[in-house]
Amino acid sequence: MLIQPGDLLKDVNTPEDLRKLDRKDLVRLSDELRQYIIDTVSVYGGHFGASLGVVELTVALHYVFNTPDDSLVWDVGHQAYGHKILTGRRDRFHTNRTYGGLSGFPKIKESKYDAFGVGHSSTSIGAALGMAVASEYKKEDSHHIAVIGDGAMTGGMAFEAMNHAGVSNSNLLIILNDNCMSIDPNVGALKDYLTDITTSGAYNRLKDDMWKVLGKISKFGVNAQEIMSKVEASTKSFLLKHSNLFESLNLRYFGPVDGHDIDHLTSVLADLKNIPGPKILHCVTTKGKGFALAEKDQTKWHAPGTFDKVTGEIHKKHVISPQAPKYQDVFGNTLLELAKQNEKIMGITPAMPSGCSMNIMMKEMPDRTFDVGIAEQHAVTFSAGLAANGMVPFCNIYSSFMQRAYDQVIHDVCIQNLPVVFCLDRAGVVGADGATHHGAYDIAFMRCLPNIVVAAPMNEEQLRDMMYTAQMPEREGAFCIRYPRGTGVMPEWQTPLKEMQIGKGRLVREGERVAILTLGHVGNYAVRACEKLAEEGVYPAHYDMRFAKPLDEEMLVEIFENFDRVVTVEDGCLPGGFGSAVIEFMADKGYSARVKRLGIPDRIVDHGTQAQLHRECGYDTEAIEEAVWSLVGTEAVLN
Ligand SMILES: Cc1ncc(C[n+]2csc(CCOP(=O)(O)OP(=O)(O)O)c2C)c(N)n1
Ligand SMILES: CC(=O)[C@@H](O)[C@H](O)COP(=O)(O)O
Ligand SMILES: [Mg+2]
Repeated sequence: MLIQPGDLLKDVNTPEDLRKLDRKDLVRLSDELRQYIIDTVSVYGGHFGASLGVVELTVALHYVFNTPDDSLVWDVGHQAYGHKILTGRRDRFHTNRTYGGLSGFPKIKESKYDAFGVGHSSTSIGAALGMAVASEYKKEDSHHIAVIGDGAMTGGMAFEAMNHAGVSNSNLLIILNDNCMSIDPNVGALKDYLTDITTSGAYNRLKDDMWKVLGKISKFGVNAQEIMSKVEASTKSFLLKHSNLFESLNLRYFGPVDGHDIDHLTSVLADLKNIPGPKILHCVTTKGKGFALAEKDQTKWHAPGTFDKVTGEIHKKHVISPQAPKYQDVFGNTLLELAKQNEKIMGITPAMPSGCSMNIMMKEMPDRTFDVGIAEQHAVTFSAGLAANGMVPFCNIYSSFMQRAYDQVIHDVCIQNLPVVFCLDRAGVVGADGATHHGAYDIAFMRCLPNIVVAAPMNEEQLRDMMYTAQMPEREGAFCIRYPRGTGVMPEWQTPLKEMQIGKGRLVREGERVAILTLGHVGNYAVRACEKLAEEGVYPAHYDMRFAKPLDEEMLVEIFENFDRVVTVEDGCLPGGFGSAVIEFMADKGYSARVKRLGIPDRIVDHGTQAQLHRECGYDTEAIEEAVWSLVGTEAVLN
């Protein structure tokens, strides 16, 4: 279904077209762009509220700055739908996040207007600063802009970059898009500070007067500006409880301004263009602006899926019935159940309480559940601190976001052998979020560490038992449980909690000729493959190994004593993954067998549905069947 752009938008194929418009047309263009986003996302899905919140900002930035020569870096990039529509991708935008279609995030190889690839939070300032320093070195006269949200600003990398920017004289403009929201409401002292600035009446009145003077003075050279900025900075700090945080890092702070007033925004940005050096413009916006329901429930409308744009009814995803629960909800409910019986349990999430369903425990036990902001490194070290003082922390981090906190796992948890439980949600390919978000590497990067258990449940019951086992008293060391985005296979999932023997696998199906070894949810694909192979007279054995570390060596001895053809299957990278662990065991123990490893190949995997990507990577049901056939050949049928 082709979405029709408005009369102005239909002729804006590039920012160059946009810059030919009269300024008075920008309001109408913004309305048309907002409607186009609503029309498209309601039919095709994707992220929603964030892009609506930066429509005017997007139009103003491309209008004032000479993109792509001036570089525009979006933080996270989930809010860049308007940017993509204005930069030559309007008519392809319906392919957003689909197999072979546009990425849901800015991507260098997708467009010259995408200055930097994003998806993980808090990288924009560092990247834009690098571009700015390079331009200065090359004596280019270009501008470098980072658009970062208040949520992303809670990420440590943002502060690392500002610390550096403050001592560089580069032409960097940071736009802080402050809507008081992360996916859930934003958290932390920074949020309170930004609210303080935004609501301080005396400060804002004075700011407006100063702005008028400064805006004029900026044309009379640096000295005049320096004087005024000193006056402005001391006045600001006098008026605010604290000195201006950003000014104290030597970033010229401007704002707060209304991020939806496109006329004012355009003037402000034009003024800032003439002010050299690192500066930050504080914009106040509303996430979901222009779509009442999205303004009202900003978490739900962060990425609602498809919906009826008239009634606001969100379409139910196609489900088989009876419906098995999402793994995240099994995690969330089981964590609360365990916390009720073990008072040492604490929950920690870096800004994903609703994403990982830790909000279930947060609602009932707010004093034992911590949203630490988009701060994965801190989440891990904070968890280590809790464990060092006798607590049992369940630290839930999406697998790909955990990549950011790898040293903390080693340095603060494993070396100290602390009992931290890591629950890595979104492990394996996640689907539409694509390359930046696939949890491809956690088996490889966790199993190589000492003092850690790496477990992967095949179903909801196993997830619950792994969580129960992880919190047993006197247990030492890290316990990592990784599970995929999406649903399990057990509608009746509230099974009685029981302790698992760590490192013990289980025989799912006896067989001959070939042994299939699976880790985690993909074991269900092997169950289906074995059923289909049996119809053809082929009966491989199937072992659900459950642990990548420690491996069930007793079971592996039995397997290699009885089979010389083995298939391993994992929803993780092949290099260093579960299959590699099995081959290491085989080599170390002097066995030899033909081993086919199925998993994520050694390349970047883009976006699509999980099923499309499992097929593309070669570890869905059909691929398992094909692997078994390739090992048994046609002899099986003849015998
Ligand atoms: C390292 C990392 N952690 C978590 C996320 C998940 N995430 C995506 S958007 C978002 C909230 C961003 O808030 P903000 O920057 O304020 O943007 P807004 O949605 O408010 O426009 C989070 C936590 C991520 N993309 N990257
Ligand atoms: C942009 C971002 O990083 C998050 O919104 C992410 O897309 C959430 O992923 P899930 O939809 O799997 O929770
Ligand atoms: Mg925000």
